[in-house]
Amino acid sequence: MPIRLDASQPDFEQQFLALLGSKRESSQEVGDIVTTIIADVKSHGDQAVADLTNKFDSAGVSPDTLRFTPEQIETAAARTDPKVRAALQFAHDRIRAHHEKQKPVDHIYQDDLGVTLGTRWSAVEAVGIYVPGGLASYPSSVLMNAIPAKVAGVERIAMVVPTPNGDISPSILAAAQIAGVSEIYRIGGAQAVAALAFGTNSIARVDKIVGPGNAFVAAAKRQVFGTVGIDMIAGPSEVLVIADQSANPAWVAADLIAQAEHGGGAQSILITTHAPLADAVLAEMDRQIALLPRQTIAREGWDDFGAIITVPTLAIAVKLANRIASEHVELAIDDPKALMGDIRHAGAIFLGHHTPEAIGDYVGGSNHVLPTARSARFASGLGVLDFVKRTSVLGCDPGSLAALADAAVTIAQTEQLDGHGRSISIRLNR
Ligand SMILES: NC(=O)c1ccc[n+]([C@@H]2O[C@H](COP(=O)([O-])OP(=O)(O)OC[C@H]3O[C@@H](n4cnc5c(N)ncnc54)[C@H](O)[C@@H]3O)[C@@H](O)[C@H]2O)c1
Ligand SMILES: N[C@H](CO)Cc1c[nH]c[nH+]1
Ligand SMILES: [Zn+2]
Repeated sequence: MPIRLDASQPDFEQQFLALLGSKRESSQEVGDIVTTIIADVKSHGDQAVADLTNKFDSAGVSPDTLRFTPEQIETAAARTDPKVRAALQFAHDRIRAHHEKQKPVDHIYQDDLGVTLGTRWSAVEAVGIYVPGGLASYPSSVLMNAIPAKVAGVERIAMVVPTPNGDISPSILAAAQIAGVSEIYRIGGAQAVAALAFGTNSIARVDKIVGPGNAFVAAAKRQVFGTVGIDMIAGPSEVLVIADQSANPAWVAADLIAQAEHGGGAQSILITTHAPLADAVLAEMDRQIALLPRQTIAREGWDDFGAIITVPTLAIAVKLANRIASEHVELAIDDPKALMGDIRHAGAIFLGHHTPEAIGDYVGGSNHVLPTARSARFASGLGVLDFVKRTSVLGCDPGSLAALADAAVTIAQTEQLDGHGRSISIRLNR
């Protein structure tokens, strides 16, 4: 059973803090395992990657079969059901159109002293995209990772995806083809992150690693940060539904189950101002989980990390939501636009009864790689800006240099860096 909390009870704050502190993503144990894996890959390269891949995924790989050949990609992708391919193409086109609008533009101008100032954007050269594949297969995550990189102009995209028991869904390779990704490795987990970060004989290192994954992937990304860039921590998925009396309990239950279905530490929380809805949603959860063909994943996710919180007002619901800073916040209320501005900390917001989170997972157009584990308080979802860097541009002529020189030389003297000061004054014959 999920935990039930009532914000009007005296022990609520303590219980709420326990919910916030629940260890869903990174534990010391996971961190230690990942440290060992990374060290192994750094020392033994492809052989370690192959051994670890066989240990965790039973993938049957060897150091020289880590990469899919063009023929393997072509053959597998060709087996994709045409209906699936068309749906992926539809999703691709919508995601691409939305991300095209995120492209930053260079800005160069001259200020009132005649100084040229500007910001120039350039793409990261080589990125690794992590496509999760342990418990489920995510062709949608191929698109969500690759499209913003393509729009940004990234030259090299290396994709990693685990292949449990040596199997890969053809739709993963079809999605890669649609997105224009051809460098694909059948590896996952911390060993894949380490191979991308440090490079091996067969996998050239990248500059940045992006993409979602389980606790091992999230911990590995944390540990290689600095050697390479990372996008954010996009770990086990989360949904927070804020619902009032206008919500449909069957729809809310379905949305909570959808996220719990990700398993492995996924979190589904309902906050409602309407106590009868809480009971109705619980009953619906039981009914709907029993109908699922793969009910165990959703049930475990729900039992371990589900919570229903009743609150007296929507204002309190918003306060709690901002403290939880969930990956996804659904506003299943009468007037979602009125509340939207108050939700400051969320990876993505879904407006109203007819916007299930799953539509954003696939075809809405926005990105589904989003910050989890409260990192939405400081991080954003994946987008074009994750694949570009800003370089500032500065230019003076004799007149504008003269206008800036006195203040600059004064600050140089204060810092006792005479060489700095001289490099300015020498140009002005001072
Ligand atoms: N936040 C997002 O944007 C987003 C999007 C999609 C999926 N997700 C999340 O991604 C996750 C996918 O997880 P997954 O497990 O299905 O696939 P995954 O690819 O993330 O993890 C599988 C890998 O984990 C490693 N692993 C498993 N058990 C291990 C162990 N005991 N020791 C060391 N390594 C081990 C293996 O190397 C395996 O290849 C889910 O938690 C899901 O919620 C998040
Ligand atoms: N809800 C996940 C995290 O945003 C993404 C996903 C992919 N496929 C299904 N769901
Ligand atoms: Zn999902």
